[in-house]
Formats: sequence, structure tokens, C-alpha cells
Amino acid sequence: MSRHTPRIAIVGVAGRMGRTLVNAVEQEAGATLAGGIVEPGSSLVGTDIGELAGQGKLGVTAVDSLAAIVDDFDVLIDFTAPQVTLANLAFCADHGKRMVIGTTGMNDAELAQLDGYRTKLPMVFAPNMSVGVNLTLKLLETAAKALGDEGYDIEVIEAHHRHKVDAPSGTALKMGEVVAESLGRSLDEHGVFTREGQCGPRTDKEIGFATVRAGDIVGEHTVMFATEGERIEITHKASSRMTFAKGAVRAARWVADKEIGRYDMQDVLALN
Ligand SMILES: NC(=O)C1=CN([C@@H]2O[C@H](COP(=O)(O)OP(=O)(O)OC[C@H]3O[C@@H](n4cnc5c(N)ncnc54)[C@H](OP(=O)(O)O)[C@@H]3O)[C@@H](O)[C@H]2O)C=CC1
Ligand SMILES: O=C(O)C1=N[C@H](C(=O)O)C[C@H](O)C1
Repeated sequence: MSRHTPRIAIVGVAGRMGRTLVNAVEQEAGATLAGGIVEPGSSLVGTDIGELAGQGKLGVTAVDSLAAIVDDFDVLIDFTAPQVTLANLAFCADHGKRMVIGTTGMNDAELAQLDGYRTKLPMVFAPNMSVGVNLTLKLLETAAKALGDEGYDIEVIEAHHRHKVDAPSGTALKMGEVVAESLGRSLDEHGVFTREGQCGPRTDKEIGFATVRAGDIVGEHTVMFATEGERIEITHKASSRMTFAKGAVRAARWVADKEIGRYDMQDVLALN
């Protein structure tokens, strides 16, 4: 297989990201659209995935299992749900496939299970595949190192569409982790995820999270560094899911010739 023309299958192909990914792969000369997987028993089995994505027939029909297309693809792109992704990891590890995983909302046990696959297949796992967010993570590292121990309070605020099922977003958690790590703090100890009633004043070292769910917001994240007399806000706003999808296709091309291991978008974009 050449890294420049991996055959890509998309699981969750009827979802918001799945449909956007079909369009992104089609726009990418260096990748081939090889398959689309929908939920087992879905009425969409047999539907052309180009029609699902609103661009007319592409000659690739939706199936409801990876086994049905096992010989057809090299890299699986998965933006679904935690348990679905973990089952797909097991299949891909057993069948010599590679994965790009954008699924968020995994709990600690699920994250540990995912991490166990770092020795079994090449995978890119990142809560946000956009170039802008991944550059923002570097800016946050710099800001946290400069400001965090100088009396600046740190808060992470995110907003997403009304359909999103996990909170805070995977990106918000990653931003919190980057800031915490830069300051030698632990998010387990210093993360504050709810404030309600007589909760008292904030402590100096806490990192607060706030979540908005409304309408069709694609994805917005702000990290605030605030002190007496001033505040700095570092904000990223996504206005189209295509930014995530293009990043995922870039990751699929990148991982196509990588050794077994767990990688993230910082690796793909050479930001490490
Ligand atoms: N890393 C990143 O850059 C980004 C990550 N995300 C994350 O991606 C995930 C998906 O988001 P989004 O596209 O908005 O969600 P959607 O709910 O629109 O899409 C998920 C799709 O997965 C399908 N699905 C569920 N179970 C299976 C299964 N067993 N086999 C095949 N398909 C299945 C669902 O089908 P059905 O509807 O029939 O249940 C649905 O079509 C979320 O975790 C989100 O946070 C989103 C954007 C960017
Ligand atoms: O569910 C979404 O839509 C998004 N999820 C990701 C997350 O949880 O961080 C990335 C993006 O913000 C869109």
C-alpha cells in the first residue's frame, strides 16, 4: 500500500461527521473512498454513501459490518461512540487495519482500554482534528507557563450544538489537560466541572469548565486567564465540520505508513 493512496472506510457514515467525511475524502486526490458502515440493522444498508452525503451516487454502498468490507480498506475513520469505537479497534487490530479516531466522551476505563491498542495497530486518536485547535493547544501551553503561577484564574468555556451527547467536550478536556500539565497540576485534583448554589469562592489553582448546548453551534472553545485588572481569552471557533473532516483525512494519509503505535494530531501536524 502506498501512503499516498490509502483506501479509507468511514464508520458512522450517516452521522454528522460521517457525511462530512465522505465529502472530505472525495475532495482529497490522495485517498480512495472504499466503504461506509452504518449501525447494524439500519434501514440505510445498501444506500449509496454519496447520496447519504448529498452529492449523488459514488458507487459505494453502506454496509452494516466491517467484516462485509474487510478486504476493501486500509484505514478506518471512526467518529461514533465509545463502545462502538472500542469494538472497531478490536476488529482492526485483528485484521491488520489502521484507525483514525475522533470519538469523544470516553470514561477512564474506556480510555485505558483504547490505550491498550497502542501495541496492536497504528492509530491516530484526537478529540479535535482541526489544524486551528491543535495550534491553539500550543498557544495554551505558552500562556499557561507564562501566566498560570502569576495569579491568573483559568476557566475553559465551550459551546456546541443541541445534539451533542458528551460534556465537557473532548477538546475542552484536552485544553484543560494541556494547561494543567504545563503548570504541574492534575486535572483530577484541580478540575471543577459544576458550580451551583452556595459553592463558595473559587480557589487559586482550580481550572473551571463551563458548557453551552444550543442550536447548530459547530464547536467553540475559549480558555480564559483572568486576574485583577485584565483578562486574556484564547478562542477557537469552528464554523464548518469540514475542518475536522479534512484533518481526519490528513491523519488517515499520514498513518497509512506508520509503525504500530498511538499517535495524535500533534504528531500528524508535526507540532510536537
Ligand atoms: N475529533 C474531532 O475532530 C471531532 C469529534 N467529534 C466526535 O465524533 C463523534 C460523532 O459525532 P457526530 O458525527 O456529531 O455524531 P452523530 O450521532 O451524528 O454520528 C454518529 C454516527 O454513528 C452511528 N453509529 C452508532 N453505532 C454504530 C455502529 N455500531 N456501527 C456503525 N455506526 C454506528 C450513528 O448511527 P445512528 O444515528 O443510527 O445511531 C450515527 O450515524 C462524537 O463523539 C463527537 O464528539 C465530532 C466532531 C469533530
Ligand atoms: O460533537 C461535536 O460536534 C464535536 N466534538 C468534539 C469534542 O467533543 O471536542 C470536537 C468538536 O468540537 C465538535
